[in-house]
Amino acid sequence: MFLGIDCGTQGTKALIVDDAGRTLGRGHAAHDLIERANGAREQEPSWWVAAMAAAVRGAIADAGVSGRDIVALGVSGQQHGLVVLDETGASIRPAKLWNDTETAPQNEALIAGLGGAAAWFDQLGIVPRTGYTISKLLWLKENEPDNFRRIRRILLPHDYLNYWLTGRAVAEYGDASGTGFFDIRRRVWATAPLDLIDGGSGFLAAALPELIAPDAVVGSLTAVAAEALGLSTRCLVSAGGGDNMMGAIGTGNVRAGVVTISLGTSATAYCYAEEPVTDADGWVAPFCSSSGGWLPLICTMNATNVTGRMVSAFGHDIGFLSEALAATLPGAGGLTLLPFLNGERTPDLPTATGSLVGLRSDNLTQENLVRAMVEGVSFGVTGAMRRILGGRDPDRIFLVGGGARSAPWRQLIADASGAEIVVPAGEEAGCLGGALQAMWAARREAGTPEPLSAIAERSIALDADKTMRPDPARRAAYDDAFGRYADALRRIYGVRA
Ligand SMILES: Nc1ncnc2c1ncn2[C@@H]1O[C@H](COP(=O)(O)OP(=O)(O)O)[C@@H](O)[C@H]1O
Ligand SMILES: O=C(CO)[C@@H](O)[C@H](O)COP(=O)(O)O
Repeated sequence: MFLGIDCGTQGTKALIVDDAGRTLGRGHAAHDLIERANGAREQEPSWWVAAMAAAVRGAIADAGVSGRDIVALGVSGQQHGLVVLDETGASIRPAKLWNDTETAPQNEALIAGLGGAAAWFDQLGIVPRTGYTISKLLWLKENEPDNFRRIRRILLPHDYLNYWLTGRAVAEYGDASGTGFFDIRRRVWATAPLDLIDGGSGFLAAALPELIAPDAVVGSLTAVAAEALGLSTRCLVSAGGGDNMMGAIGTGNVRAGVVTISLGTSATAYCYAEEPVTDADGWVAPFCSSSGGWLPLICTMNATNVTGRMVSAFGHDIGFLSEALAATLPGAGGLTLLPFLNGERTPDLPTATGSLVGLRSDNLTQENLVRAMVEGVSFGVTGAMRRILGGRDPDRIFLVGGGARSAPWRQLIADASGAEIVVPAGEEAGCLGGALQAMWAARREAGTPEPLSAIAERSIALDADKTMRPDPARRAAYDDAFGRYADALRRIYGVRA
């Protein structure tokens, strides 16, 4: 048996699968979030550890198996968060997260510091957006110099969990490619951006962990970790990766031609590529995959965090989202909502707020407002998706993340994109990706290597009941609603969709 763990923004999930990738059991535990009006979004790394232990124990109980029989595990984690450890290995402060927009001024200063976007692109193959790890380090130096001086180790969320599990601090290419101090073409740390922060003293470079290959084993569980999770100290830990990289593995997106959209706290769209992808406008994040290649990706900061918030502001539980979609027509009666409640990364509007356009006395209903929010979130990702596909429309999309549980939302994405929507059985693609990567690493370690593509091919099944086909009759209404969304974006923010 293999175990996948996914530390998302709202919670940690765990999934146990057998050798054929079939789901045996799942667990879940929610996270708190520190949110401040200035855009700060933070979590204590210790919360992730506690949630991981609860989710894994829940999955073991759900599967009715012995945790001691789990051979290997892989950890998927929200990208870009900054975990800083002191000389004792303790976390210095809460981690600033991928959706923290407080560091927008530091990001701007760093882009200018290296000579502008073109210089970044030349040197690293990537231009940092607010939310990437690098601006959090400059923020720490400027705002908490005592904490900055105590830094001895810099880790991403999933690397921190691997460190907690094994005692070994390492990083792998996929998640590292979202830091802003990694050369995405050559797959090595790039210290020039760190020099801008520490004056070239090498202080920050010395805190970077060793980079390992995606099919490497980090180590096995410490006695403390094995006890906390209910596993054996023989259990191996694979390299893991960013949640999108692991979602890619969990949807078989390890070869060209597969497209995945995740509706989690963020909405993302990504597809595997053999070569690094360039995008002069900077909408596409040209990340590495955690399977060997690259993973060009579009990420918007506002997805189920804002749809869930609107539903609860109206006093309902999440089931109301599907009810509202079912009770309304495409276009939300003429309402258009730009859902940038937490600033936005794609397009690059870190200090933006949400906007509602087209309100009339005949369309002011809770249901239309929820639909307008869901449409705004969906258009942000479906409208930008062509950029990762060289301008093409996909025929089929793997839909994952919490939002994929809503049948009317799946239908909306099918109708608005013109693609067939499929959902992997077991739902939790990030967890499944972790488990499959663990299988890949364990096979290599045992001297019986198997290509990841073959493991994915035989392990990923679709949940046929959740497939949605596009209805051409609704396409025109969505094209019209998207036109209004694009128009609002241009008029309010001067940005072309
Ligand atoms: N049936 C549903 N309909 C719509 N949204 C849902 C449904 N079930 C869950 N969600 C949304 O998914 C969110 C969790 O998504 P998830 O992918 O687990 O987020 P993350 O990985 O960022 O923690 C919930 O907070 C909720 O808003
Ligand atoms: O920043 C990104 C991708 O670049 C986000 O996708 C985070 O990785 C958070 O993921 P979820 O919590 O939405 O799964």
